[in-house]
Amino acid sequence: MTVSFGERLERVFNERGRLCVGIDPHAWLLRDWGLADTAAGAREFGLRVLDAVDGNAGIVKPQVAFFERFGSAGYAALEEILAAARSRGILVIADAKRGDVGSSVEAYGQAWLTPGSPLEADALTVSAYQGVGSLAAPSTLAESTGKGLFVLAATSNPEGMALQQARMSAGTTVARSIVDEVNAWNAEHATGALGSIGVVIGATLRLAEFDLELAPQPAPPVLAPGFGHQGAEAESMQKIYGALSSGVIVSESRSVLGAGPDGIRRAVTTRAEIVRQASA
Ligand SMILES: O=C(O)c1cc(=O)[nH]c(=O)n1[C@@H]1O[C@H](COP(=O)(O)O)[C@@H](O)[C@H]1O
Repeated sequence: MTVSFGERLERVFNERGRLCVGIDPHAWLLRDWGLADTAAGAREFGLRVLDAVDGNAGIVKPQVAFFERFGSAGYAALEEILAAARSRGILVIADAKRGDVGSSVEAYGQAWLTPGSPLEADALTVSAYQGVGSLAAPSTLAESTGKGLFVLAATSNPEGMALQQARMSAGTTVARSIVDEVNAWNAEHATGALGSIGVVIGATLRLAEFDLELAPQPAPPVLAPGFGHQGAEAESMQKIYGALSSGVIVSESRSVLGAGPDGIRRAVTTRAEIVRQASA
């Protein structure tokens, strides 16, 4: 029987903690690391980040755009990094933020969530701007292959607030209605305490402003960017997320990657320990 993404994530939380290290090869980071701003540089960067994460944390999140910059060569580099991470037992969230009408988003799901696909990851970030219902095909695929999705609900950037806090005709915020639909899906499909369809809720936000003070069962995995460089402190994780904390993945990119090639392993160890204490 397929082990669900929610169950796999719970195992990672217990064995390796909740820190997720972003693999975001910004041009300036490549320069600081002494690497070329090319696909080969991005590949080397990603593989070195994996060396630093191995045995130290359990989850990585490559941001696809930083590889897409280099076209097909960038995608080849990304494929190698995805495969290397998965072969080391590191859970991979592909941060591609895909979304479209159902018949097209189905193909995105096939690209990122099909076992054996060149771009196979463990989970994919997706956008619900075309309605949570448009994500039915990748959600069904994820359930059948033990993969996950993270649906953008309340994002860490200030520009998203007006749209995501807006009230729908039923009176709920847009963000809340997305989370409610994800919770309804998980209630129907989840086999453990965590569902396989997650949400993205930024750590820089006040959840009450989005009507997101919730305690759903099963809990959704919550991809939580905004810690570190964007200002939120991992020490405050439980305070920020309240009853949603049980599913939170603490995601940090620049605050860890900025330590450079010589300091990154130590930076991952330190951040992972802080996150472990914050989630206890
Ligand atoms: O889905 C994401 O990961 C994401 C959602 C969001 O609301 N805000 C956000 O910053 N992100 C991503 O999380 C990472 C944050 O990077 P740092 O600010 O360097 O930690 C980037 O890869 C963003 O694309």
